[in-house]
Amino acid sequence: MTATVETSSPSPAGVTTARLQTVSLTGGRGSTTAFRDVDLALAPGKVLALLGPNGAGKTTMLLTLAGLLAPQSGNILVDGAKLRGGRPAAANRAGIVLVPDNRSLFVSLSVEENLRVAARRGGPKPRDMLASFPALEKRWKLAAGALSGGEQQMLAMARALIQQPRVLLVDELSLGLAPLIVEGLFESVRAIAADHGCSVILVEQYAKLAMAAADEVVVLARGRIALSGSSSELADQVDRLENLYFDSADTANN
Ligand SMILES: Nc1ncnc2c1ncn2[C@@H]1O[C@H](COP(=O)(O)OP(=O)(O)OP(=O)(O)O)[C@@H](O)[C@H]1O
Repeated sequence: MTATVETSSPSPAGVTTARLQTVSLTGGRGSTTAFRDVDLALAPGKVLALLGPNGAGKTTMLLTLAGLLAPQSGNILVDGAKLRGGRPAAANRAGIVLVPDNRSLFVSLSVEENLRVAARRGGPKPRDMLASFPALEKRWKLAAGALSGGEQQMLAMARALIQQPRVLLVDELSLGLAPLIVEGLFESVRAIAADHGCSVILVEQYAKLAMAAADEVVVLARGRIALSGSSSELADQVDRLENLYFDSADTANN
């Protein structure tokens, strides 16, 4: 089944332009397909939770959007412009920034240095990131490797934000963190989306937490969109969502 999340709003000219759009996007590794025929349209400032069980294809989809894997077919568009798939530098120039699940920080560099490395000429300065992540100020000169898990995730998010993303892709923000810390980070994500007009895709295992932070929800199961809609619509369907998780696990175990 292919479903489309239509969250883009009409421009003044009446033409709908999504910040991020995928058209029949299919991808995987080598000749193995991990997700297929995914159609998404996400408006500026909106947060999409991409949910699903282990192995559903979520991470593979983020890597494809970020240009780290070439699509097997279909298209990716940012503000209506088609991307050449499989080109991470081109995806980054188009405004796509990925926060991977391992956070990929330079652990021996300080907080400030991690931000300075990512800063763009003429763009925001490292200290400007403190408006979104004030807790980093007292850690400013510490090595990233000495930070707590939650602080490292803040730094990873700040390092993405300093690149002025149009599309922010966040893989498993909650990994290894306490729920209270995760809630705070999700609040930061919502503020970033609203203040900077960037569209965000949150890949998460923890459906309820992510749904609370998101405007839209897509559930991938076995590589296909199994359920999609606004988070308020799907909040009533958590049971159905959990069944999708169990159905996939049954299939994987058979
Ligand atoms: N490095 C890899 N090499 C080959 N196959 C992989 C690799 N990583 C994942 N896969 C396979 O690709 C498919 C999709 O995995 P993917 O990691 O995208 O799923 P996911 O929904 O992100 O799940 P998880 O939360 O477990 O990461 C799975 O069948 C998985 O076994």
